[in-house]
Amino acid sequence: MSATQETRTPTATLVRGARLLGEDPVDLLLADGRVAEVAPAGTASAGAGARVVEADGLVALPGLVDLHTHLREPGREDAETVLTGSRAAAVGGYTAVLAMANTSPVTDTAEAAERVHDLGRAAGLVDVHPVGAVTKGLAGEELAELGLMARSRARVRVFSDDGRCVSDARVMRRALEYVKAFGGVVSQHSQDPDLAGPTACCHEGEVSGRLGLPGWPGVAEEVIVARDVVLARHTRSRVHVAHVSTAGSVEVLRWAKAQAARDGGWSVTAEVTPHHLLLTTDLLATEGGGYDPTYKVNPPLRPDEDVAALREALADGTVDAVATDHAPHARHDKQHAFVDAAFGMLGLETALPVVSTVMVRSGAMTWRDVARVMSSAPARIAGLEGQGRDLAAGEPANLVLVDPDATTTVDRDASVSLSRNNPWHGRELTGAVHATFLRGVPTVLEGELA
Ligand SMILES: NC(=O)N[C@@H](CC(=O)O)C(=O)O
Ligand SMILES: [Zn+2]
Ligand SMILES: [Zn+2]
Repeated sequence: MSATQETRTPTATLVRGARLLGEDPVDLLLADGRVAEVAPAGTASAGAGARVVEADGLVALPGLVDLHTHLREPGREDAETVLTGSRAAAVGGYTAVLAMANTSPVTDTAEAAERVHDLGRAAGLVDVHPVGAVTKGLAGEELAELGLMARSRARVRVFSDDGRCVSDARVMRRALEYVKAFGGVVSQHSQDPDLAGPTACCHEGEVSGRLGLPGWPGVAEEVIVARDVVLARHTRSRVHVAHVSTAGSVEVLRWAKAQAARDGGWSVTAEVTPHHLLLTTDLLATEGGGYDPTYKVNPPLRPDEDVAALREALADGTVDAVATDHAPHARHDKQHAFVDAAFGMLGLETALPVVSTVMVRSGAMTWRDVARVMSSAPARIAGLEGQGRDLAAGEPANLVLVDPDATTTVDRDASVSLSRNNPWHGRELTGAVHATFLRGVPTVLEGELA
């Protein structure tokens, strides 16, 4: 082989012996951005110049898709940028993320959406799809340029005022009507502002009472979920419930999904975050170390009963997807008294290990189920082509290789995110991302950015 050939990036990769969806081991040949061949383990040949990745014992899944990421650019590049957030996504096994609109300025025009889209392209590590705001400036009053964003180069399909609830039912109804024209979906941050109140900062219950913190009651979420599913049925449109956090919301979703399945023509989907699947409100009241703003998040961490209901709902399909709600914040926005600190926690790099630990190791879900909730369902909800596809010949080579048995202790300082508000710091999680490929190009190898 000549020197120039040796240094040239291989165009083909042979992934040898990976367990496809955690099942039978296969060889996957990736070439020209696609899966060229799927063959029984030990039977495919690499061809000259191909990269070989030994994947014995690793699980191959389609690249993960995050319906809910905050990338902070433009406006808060001190907390995260499209580039640093893309790195965190790749390290977490993602090949596509939906970037929330609550930036500064807000993503409420076609130009703003195209800018985020172009920054994602320039970073080149994951597909970055901007979410468009539902209302101008997230003010909840006038609809943003939904149609122009949809028709723009950014092809926006998911609209959300996330961080704020579209609380005016008339505005929500109009948004649901409007997005039907281009197969869009409204992703709602379900929080009735009157019921939750302006200072609500943790789950309303025994712990908030003991700590004297203003509570955010589960019912403030549930009334909006209930209202929105009825509006979706009425408009025959699509609503998506962001970061569902209570057992009561799950009950409403079960009812709504049964109605939608019977009727056809409208739908409700929902996502749960990794933190709502594992962390509980009593983390705020630990002996000697309570009131830690790292655990301040919106919606708040809930009690055990809610966590149990969310796990069950994810396993049985009532909740369609896991979404991170990756919400980086600069140190000076988090290091405050609990009531004054910013809401939000990091999630991209730890989502797969959390889901693996909570859902797979417990036996509640298989790796095939993980592929559904972290890749194919979110891709379908967001209308992404070329993501969340089966790893079959001819499909785009977006995939992640997971070491299902690797146990790691999370170290917030090892993160590639710009921020450090990591609620998993010091926790042991089992299941680690080994490699990520975006259209056949490795973005992560041996757990590190390639
Ligand atoms: N989840 C959070 O606690 N914060 C999010 C907003 C949001 O998702 O509602 C943020 O933008 O920081
Ligand atoms: Zn939100
Ligand atoms: Zn969010």
